Amino acid sequence: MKRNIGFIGSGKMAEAIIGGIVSSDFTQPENIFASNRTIPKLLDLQVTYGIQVAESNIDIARKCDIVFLSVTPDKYPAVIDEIKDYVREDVIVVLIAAGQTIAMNVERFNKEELKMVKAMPNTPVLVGAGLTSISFNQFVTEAEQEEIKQLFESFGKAEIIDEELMDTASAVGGSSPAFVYMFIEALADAAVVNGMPRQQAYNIAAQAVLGSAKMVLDTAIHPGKLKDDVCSPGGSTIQSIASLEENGFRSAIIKAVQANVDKLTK
Ligand SMILES: NC(=O)C1=CN([C@@H]2O[C@H](COP(=O)(O)OP(=O)(O)OC[C@H]3O[C@@H](n4cnc5c(N)ncnc54)[C@H](O)[C@@H]3O)[C@@H](O)[C@H]2O)C=CC1
Ligand SMILES: O=C(O)[C@@H]1CCC=N1
Repeated sequence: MKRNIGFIGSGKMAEAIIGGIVSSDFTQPENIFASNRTIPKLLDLQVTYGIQVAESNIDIARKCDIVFLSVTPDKYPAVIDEIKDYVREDVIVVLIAAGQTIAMNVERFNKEELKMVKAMPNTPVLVGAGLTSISFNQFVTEAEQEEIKQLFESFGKAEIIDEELMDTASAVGGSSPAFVYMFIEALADAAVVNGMPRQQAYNIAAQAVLGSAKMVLDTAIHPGKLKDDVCSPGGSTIQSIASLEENGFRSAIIKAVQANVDKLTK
């Protein structure tokens, strides 16, 4: 894989993707270029992952075949305005910003046949356990779609979805790691209340979450049935379940996802 991959905006999510690609055999670090508003962050990335520091956003546009726009959504108009006259004719632009659509950004580039991908990754891509939801416009060829899918699959799973569902995927796949970390933290806090050392509490809570997710994915058994299997009759788990229901656990999660989707769509 000799194509150059560029990142405009090298913050948390770009670093997770760069780390994921470098740990895979998808491409070599010398084929990855990054730009950022501030230089120290880029030098850190260069030292940690061996990638190339670009001179500017325009330098990325000139050199790269696949360009990730990994700045926050509010920066998209200015960044696109800056690079639009310099992108390669055959470039594939990858949007990862929440709430940004292919249609609105093709228009910003003012290039009707621009190849564009909307992707919604999550930070676990850094450890090869990511999930990326992906949509393409009609100008991305089948071979290119396969290449982009392989890129994201090099550090996790990829789901091709209808772009209409992208804001939902953003909440349930992109943001949800934050909710899960809160859950792990809360489990561990409760363990510490009961005298468990902090690090041991994180190890136990995190492995329980990892194993539960693996059960859902590997067995395809309904999550409700898997929950029932943990609840011994008259046992302790069902007491926790009753307490969670009383405190609106499911409803809190559903409302949290809805607040997220509403922020992206309104
Ligand atoms: N953090 C996450 O878990 C996820 C984030 N995303 C998306 O990724 C994008 C970036 O998010 P984060 O990495 O969390 O934010 P961040 O704030 O960590 O990174 C943004 C980076 O862009 C740089 N930047 C700002 N203006 C710039 C410009 N004009 N030119 C070049 N670089 C510039 C900033 O210095 C910063 O390093 C957002 O659009 C977000 O919606 C998508 C999925 C998950
Ligand atoms: O908080 C955000 O806006 C981004 C979108 C998905 C995860 N982080």
